[in-house]
Amino acid sequence: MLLKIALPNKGRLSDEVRELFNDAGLEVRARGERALTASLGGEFEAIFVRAQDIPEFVADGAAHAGVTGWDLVCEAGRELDLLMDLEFGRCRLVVAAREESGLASPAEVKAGMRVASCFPRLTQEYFAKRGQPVAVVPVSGAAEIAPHLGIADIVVDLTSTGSTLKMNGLREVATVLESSARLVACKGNSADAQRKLDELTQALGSVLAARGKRYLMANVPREALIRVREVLPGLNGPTVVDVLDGGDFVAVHAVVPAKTIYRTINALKALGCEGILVTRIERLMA
Ligand SMILES: Nc1ncnc2c1ncn2[C@@H]1O[C@H](COP(=O)(O)OP(=O)(O)OP(=O)(O)O)[C@@H](O)[C@H]1O
Ligand SMILES: O=P(O)(O)OC[C@H]1O[C@H](OP(=O)(O)OP(=O)(O)O)[C@H](O)[C@@H]1O
Ligand SMILES: [Mg+2]
Repeated sequence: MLLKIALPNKGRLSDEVRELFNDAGLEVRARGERALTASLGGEFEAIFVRAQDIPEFVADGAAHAGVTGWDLVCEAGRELDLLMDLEFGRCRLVVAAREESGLASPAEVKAGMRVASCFPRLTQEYFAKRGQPVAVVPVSGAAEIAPHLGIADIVVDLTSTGSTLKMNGLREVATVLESSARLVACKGNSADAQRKLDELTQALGSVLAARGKRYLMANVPREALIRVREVLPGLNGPTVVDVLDGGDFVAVHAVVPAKTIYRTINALKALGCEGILVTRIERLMA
């Protein structure tokens, strides 16, 4: 039996989800742009639904697992197994007020204030926990406009770059929740389904781990090896390989952080290394 994985059909997360599954060797083979299901190869089948619906579908067992925003999982309030953080779709759910309102902290929110949000449950819960009962105005999008229309005093909405809040003359005053895309699973999955989902988690994890790393090769003067070791710790220390007719040079291979590759290359050059080559890694399993 194929395991059903619910994926966002459009919106902020859909392209990156597809890219991640493709990179893990689970190519999304849709029959057409508007297809609602697609083979993922292997033991999985994708079903394409709205990101908001995914927590419910997975909790109800209509899909064995799904990828959606953590904000939507929390808003749904359903019991789900969190399998992994996929590290994209990073955003925050924040409380924001009009610049001119002078409101600078959530403590200044008065009882009974109207709060527009696409996240009524999380909004209610946040203010209730703080002992500030508010009137939530549920909206299904573009919450940022609500204070200007006079239908709310403040908003609770998602932000990443902050440009939408700024463009709408709003100031962030508190963070309700930090979010990113997550792989979640149904609590009632069989042992066999769980085993397959473990393999899926490992495959996706190996792609994410590889994204932050590069494979570096360099010809290193033998006498510089000790110092090169400090520059290139690799996973378990660098691999050192003899070079045919290499004279005083040996080849060194290592997995290095992508972020510091510029500095690493300069450090190797300073140690007399030659023939430096850096490549991307597709999968990395520790
Ligand atoms: N600005 C953002 N930056 C990063 N991630 C975001 C941002 N906005 C939303 N997300 C993430 O993407 C998820 C889905 O948002 P998206 O905008 O695709 O759906 P929607 O607009 O709420 O729904 P729909 O387009 O189906 O009406 C959000 O729940 C959140 O996890
Ligand atoms: O901080 P920023 O980078 O400006 O991002 C914030 C905006 O992104 C999301 O909307 P989206 O663009 O997904 O449009 P939507 O309202 O159609 O969901 C969110 O609802 C904010 O409006
Ligand atoms: Mg959106």
